[in-house]
Amino acid sequence: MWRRVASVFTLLAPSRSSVLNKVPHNLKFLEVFATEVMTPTEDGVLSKVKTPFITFVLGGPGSGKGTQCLKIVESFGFTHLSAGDLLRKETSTNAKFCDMINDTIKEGGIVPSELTVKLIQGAIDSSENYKFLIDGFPRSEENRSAFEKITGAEPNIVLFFDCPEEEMVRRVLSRNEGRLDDNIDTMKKRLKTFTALSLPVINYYSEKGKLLKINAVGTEDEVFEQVRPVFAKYEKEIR
Ligand SMILES: Nc1ncnc2c1ncn2[C@@H]1O[C@H](COP(=O)(O)OP(=O)(O)OP(=O)(O)O)[C@@H](O)[C@H]1O
Ligand SMILES: Nc1ccn([C@H]2C[C@H](O)[C@@H](COP(=O)(O)O)O2)c(=O)n1
Ligand SMILES: [Mg+2]
Repeated sequence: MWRRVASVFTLLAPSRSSVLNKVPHNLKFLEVFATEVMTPTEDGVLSKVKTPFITFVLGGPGSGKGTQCLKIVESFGFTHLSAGDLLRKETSTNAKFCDMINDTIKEGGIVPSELTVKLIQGAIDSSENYKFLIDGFPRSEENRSAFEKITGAEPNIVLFFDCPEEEMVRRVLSRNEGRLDDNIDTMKKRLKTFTALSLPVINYYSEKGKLLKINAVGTEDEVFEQVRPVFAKYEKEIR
């Protein structure tokens, strides 16, 4: 019997009552790519629970992360969680943080990690899916460590869309979606933030052997032809 994935965080946080506690050998789910685990239901019957498969999707502003995520969703059935979209949505539902989020976005900065992780955590917990694309996160070492600390989880894989600055600027300035940050002044600041704060995270995952670098130059379909085999390789874990 299949059950929806339990909260990724109740699965992973060892301090709470969690399925993790019932897995032998102290293996971390996300490191062993297990996709199911036997866990007792309230009536004591063992049932299979799908375990989460997390992909972080990184790249500079306008490198095409969101565009490629939509294609991955179509082909591989992931749930797409864009950290930027979650923050923008929060500005219309949470008056307390509205100005802070908008100001940070306009200034090309990074919103305090605790809030962003909370939004991602909430979105994962309320999803019926077990495979997630977390787009535009982590954007700093602080983001990364907050996610690990709060959730106890790590990504299975990390995609990095590598794009020259001139191309990112061209794409952002012709995006035309009415975003607060699609202007040259904010874009210059975002590129500085990317170099100073996001590249170290990309290097971190590269050193851990989790980074898959994609050349983001080319048509959307050409770029996706590099992305497709990445997920095809993990077919067993994500089907
Ligand atoms: N391969 C491509 N070639 C040309 N234009 C592209 C390509 N991929 C995406 N675009 C366009 O570039 C713009 C930026 O793409 P997208 O929104 O996917 O980038 P992003 O990495 O999510 O950016 P951000 O970090 O600002 O959210 C969009 O208008 C999109 O249609
Ligand atoms: N981890 C994140 C992700 C996004 N933001 C803020 C700052 C970004 O410039 C903006 C837009 O994000 P995008 O849609 O381009 O992914 O949202 C952040 O503070 N922290
Ligand atoms: Mg985007």
